[in-house]
Amino acid sequence: MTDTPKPLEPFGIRLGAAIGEHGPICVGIDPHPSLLEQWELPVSVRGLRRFAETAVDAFGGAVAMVKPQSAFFERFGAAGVEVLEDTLCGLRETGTLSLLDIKRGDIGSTMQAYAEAYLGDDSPLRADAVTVSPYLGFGSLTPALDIAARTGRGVFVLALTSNPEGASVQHATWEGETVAGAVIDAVGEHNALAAAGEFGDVGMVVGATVGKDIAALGLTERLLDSRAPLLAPGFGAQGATIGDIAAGFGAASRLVLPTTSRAVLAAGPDVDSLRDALRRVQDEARELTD
Ligand SMILES: O=c1ccn([C@@H]2O[C@H](COP(=O)(O)O)[C@@H](O)[C@H]2O)c(=O)[nH]1
Repeated sequence: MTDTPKPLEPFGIRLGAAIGEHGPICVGIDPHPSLLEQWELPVSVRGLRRFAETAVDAFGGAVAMVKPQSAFFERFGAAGVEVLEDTLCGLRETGTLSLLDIKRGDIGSTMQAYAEAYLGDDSPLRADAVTVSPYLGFGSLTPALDIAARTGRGVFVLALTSNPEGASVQHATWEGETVAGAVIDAVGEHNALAAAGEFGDVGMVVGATVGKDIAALGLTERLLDSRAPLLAPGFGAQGATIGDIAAGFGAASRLVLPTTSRAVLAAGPDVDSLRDALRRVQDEARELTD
């Protein structure tokens, strides 16, 4: 008899419970070559595996969500992707939510295959959620939204990214509406159908570094209405602070999940030091929900 996987609860409910338990922080696993060297590991698949295993040991069971950055695994080819698979499996075993940062976006028929690869119950590379790009049109994401809803998984749609170059696309207007505003409202419409609770199942990426643009573009209320968990990269190594997030996101701060990678990973390779660094950012971030 085959094992039928137990259906997962909706992603927004699971994320809300994880944030309630551990506070609003996501931590990234970004095995930069410079970090491997700093941890005195070889810049090789062996070093990558040791780095990822140490991060899973340190963060598993201790944080709301962990975000492996696929690029740093893919650069080692098939062997690196195997380490990524094992990392996602390791996180599952600790009961910690995983967000695979892979920023996929394609025409609908191809998006279906990406969605099966990362959100399907039987896929070796499945995560609890993935990052997706809406720049082929929000509708092209439908296969990912459908599979995520069916399997209890989530997607985080890029809305306002943390890099300075993002504004040239995301602040652009079409028919009197900013691109970012259209993405936010499309996510909000989707989440209006989700189960009751703080969060819908579809999140957005809104950089911690772009807080000042939120009010300037008139997006604060629309973010709040979307019920989207707002993944905020840029906290830490890219220069944004929790104070910047609170000031920039205003009333929408309670939906924010800051994510940070290098600033915490720099405390390694010692597992206790990594946990201490994580605890420090978790304590800081509680200001957003208190
Ligand atoms: O707008 C975005 C979207 C994703 N990222 C990713 O987040 C981490 C940030 O790492 P740090 O070391 O904390 O700077 C990284 O994986 C990015 O690809 C982002 O920075 N901005």
